[in-house]
Amino acid sequence: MPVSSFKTPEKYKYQNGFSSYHESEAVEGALPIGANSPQKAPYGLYNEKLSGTAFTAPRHENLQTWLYRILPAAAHAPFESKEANTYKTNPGDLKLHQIPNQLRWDPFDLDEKVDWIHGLHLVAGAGDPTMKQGIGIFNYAAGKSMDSKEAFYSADGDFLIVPQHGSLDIRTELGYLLVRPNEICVIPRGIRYNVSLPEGPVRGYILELYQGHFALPELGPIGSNCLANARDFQAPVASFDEDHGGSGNYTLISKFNGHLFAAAQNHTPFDVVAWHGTYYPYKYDLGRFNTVGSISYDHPDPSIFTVLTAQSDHAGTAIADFVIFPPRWLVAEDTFRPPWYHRNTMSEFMGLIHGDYDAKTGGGFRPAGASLHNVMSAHGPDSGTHLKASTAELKPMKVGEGSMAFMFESCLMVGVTEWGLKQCQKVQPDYNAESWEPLKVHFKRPETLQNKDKNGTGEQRPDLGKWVGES
Ligand SMILES: O=C(O)Cc1cc(O)ccc1O
Ligand SMILES: [Fe+2]
Repeated sequence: MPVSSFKTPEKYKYQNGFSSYHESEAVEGALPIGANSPQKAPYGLYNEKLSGTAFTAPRHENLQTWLYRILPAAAHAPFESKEANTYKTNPGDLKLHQIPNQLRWDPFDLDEKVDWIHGLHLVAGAGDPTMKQGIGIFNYAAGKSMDSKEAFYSADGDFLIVPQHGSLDIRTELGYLLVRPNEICVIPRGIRYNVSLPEGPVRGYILELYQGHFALPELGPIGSNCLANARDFQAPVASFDEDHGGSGNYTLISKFNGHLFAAAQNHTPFDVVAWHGTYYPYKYDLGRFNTVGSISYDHPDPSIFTVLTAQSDHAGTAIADFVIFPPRWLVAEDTFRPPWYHRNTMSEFMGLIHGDYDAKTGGGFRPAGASLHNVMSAHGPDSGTHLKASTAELKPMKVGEGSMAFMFESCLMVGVTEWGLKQCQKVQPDYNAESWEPLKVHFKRPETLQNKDKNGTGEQRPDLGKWVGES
């Protein structure tokens, strides 16, 4: 059931559409007409441009938004370094463990003592935001709302936020987003926001994209609909405060090159009265994903479950794909239905929002936990899943009911941080021993088989006869 069919409080109003040109004014007439930066903007507002791509990016990639605000974003005191010895989240600066081991984490802990900014833990990453290259994979866990007079932004990249527990009330410069488990949101680089926690502690995952932006995947022969439909993405509407009277205690906090910097300002950062453009935060309810799959035989690639993709310069190869495994019907005939055993040139970081992941039935992959199968690290169903799936009667079957697993898949080799490998103390030492080492040998030479029983089921394997209409 889609999460957002439930009634939400009044302040959360949205406009629908992915990659749409949106506009919103909290006061009628605040958007200038027929000009972006008139000599005098309506009602004495300042014009301000926010660019998400180079000015000269081709039209189909160009992302920018015009803001009409009470004071420009530049009106603050100089930034000063904050918590420089402890806050380090640039993977390019950190000692990363580049190891071929398959890794799996027990559920990450909740942490009631910290706010959003301090609840971010870099688990793994690749590249460096100073070069605008790569990704950061975070776990977050927080129990305190940010101070209402603080606004945070990341200069490093776009945040794709995947809540696992608790709701995030995100007040952005462009308006409010309420984001709950089974929903996701994207906060693009530079957008200022405050996170409060209306229902207590929160936990989840973040992929920070240091290069480019997320887009909907191409649909190829699927056609013009399916997967995530553009109209189900929701952007906020303009909403502003009027505290610009010099109370002097607002703080702007920047994550810049993985470090924190703070600057004071004497007026609210949430003073955007109207905006229009293509560069904005948005949310999406994963329950609305229109899943497609095999209706004949064989297990297709998981790319059919891509919600959002950030392509590299090489078409079809993603810096990051966000892929989900929603509840769905499996009907494929004469098919080993779980994922095949495989080694992938891409790295695969997986998380679980709720329920069980149908490819791992051994109980070790749990909600709020994670796994990493790095470049060419072999993986696939655990031995129990293999046994069940290779002997199951292949009736139509619903899998993943009440469940939502996801994957951040990247063409980059991701290194694991000290926090991810050691400090968090969640890495499971027995992942291989529990999953694949127990796999049994079933191989039999043909001369030892009776009745040409090649697949060990007691039946003669039909080979391709039934597909070519063998009489
Ligand atoms: O490894 C995994 O569990 C993710 C995955 C799922 C799938 O259906 C096919 C390939 C793949 O990597
Ligand atoms: Fe995989």
